[in-house]
Amino acid sequence: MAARPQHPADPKYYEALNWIKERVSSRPKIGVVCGSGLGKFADTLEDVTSFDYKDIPHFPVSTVEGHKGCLVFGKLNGKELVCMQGRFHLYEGYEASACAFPIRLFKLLGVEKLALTNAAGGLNQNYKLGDFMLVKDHLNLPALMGLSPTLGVNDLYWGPRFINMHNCYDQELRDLAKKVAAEIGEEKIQEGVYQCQVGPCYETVAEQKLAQAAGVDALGMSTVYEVVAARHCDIKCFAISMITNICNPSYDVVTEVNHEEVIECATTRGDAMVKLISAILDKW
Ligand SMILES: O=P(O)(O)O[C@@H]1C[C@H](O)[C@@H](CO)O1
Ligand SMILES: Nc1nc2[nH]cnc2c(=O)[nH]1
Repeated sequence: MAARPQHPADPKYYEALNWIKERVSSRPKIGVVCGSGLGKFADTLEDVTSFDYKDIPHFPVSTVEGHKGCLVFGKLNGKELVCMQGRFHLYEGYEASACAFPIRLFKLLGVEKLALTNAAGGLNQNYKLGDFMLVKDHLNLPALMGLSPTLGVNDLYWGPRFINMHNCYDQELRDLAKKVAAEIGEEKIQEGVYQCQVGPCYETVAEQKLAQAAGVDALGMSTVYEVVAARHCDIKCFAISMITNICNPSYDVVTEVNHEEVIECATTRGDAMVKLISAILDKW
């Protein structure tokens, strides 16, 4: 196999990296991505340096409500973190590689472990509104349709051409999260399979039935392309979905899902999410 290059081939990455390095000395080993309405975690950090995405060279900008659009460097009980207060989605018109741009930047900054959160619809009919689902695996519909951050010429700087996705949501980190949830008395913990579709349509009944047949527990529009990019460059991943609406895979009752409801649930359970993720990251 060819030797690993010393730098990424695309200069965009070090232009963004150098811009950040000139402004902050922190080199965190932990990265966090906050999902829809779940950015409050970043507000609880100490010794904060925050950048608007629009000011960082080549960084995409957030266009969705509930995604503030700030890259926050800070400390959690003295531990350095870098946190995305808002992420990017394919339905915003971004390519998968743009959605994953910050993850590769995290790698260059020295991030070794990544915690991701998202808002998702509970397809598993045992799930309740406000539950937390530890993601144990995913069904990456965009990738099955040919949308992935790893398409095109492979840059060996990041990783190999073909990517192993077994245990992509790290078992040890999941086991630790279960232990921590029990310790802090958080009982609304599930563990399941997350499916990403491009969006922005929520799923039809037929699409929900297809996902159920495939063993999917929660439906969303993000996270998987970040995880693919992270695994490509050997960052360990851990993800929690907040169940912000309950899916209805039936024609008998007409249900309304909307982003306001998603944000409302994420906001209502925001403090519980902050408590859980803080307790988990404290142990990393
Ligand atoms: O960024 P996440 O995955 O948390 O956002 C979810 C998926 C869509 O962007 C939006 C739908 O309400 O919430
Ligand atoms: N695809 C999808 N994404 C979501 N994000 C929050 N709720 C949902 C949902 O029901 N479906």
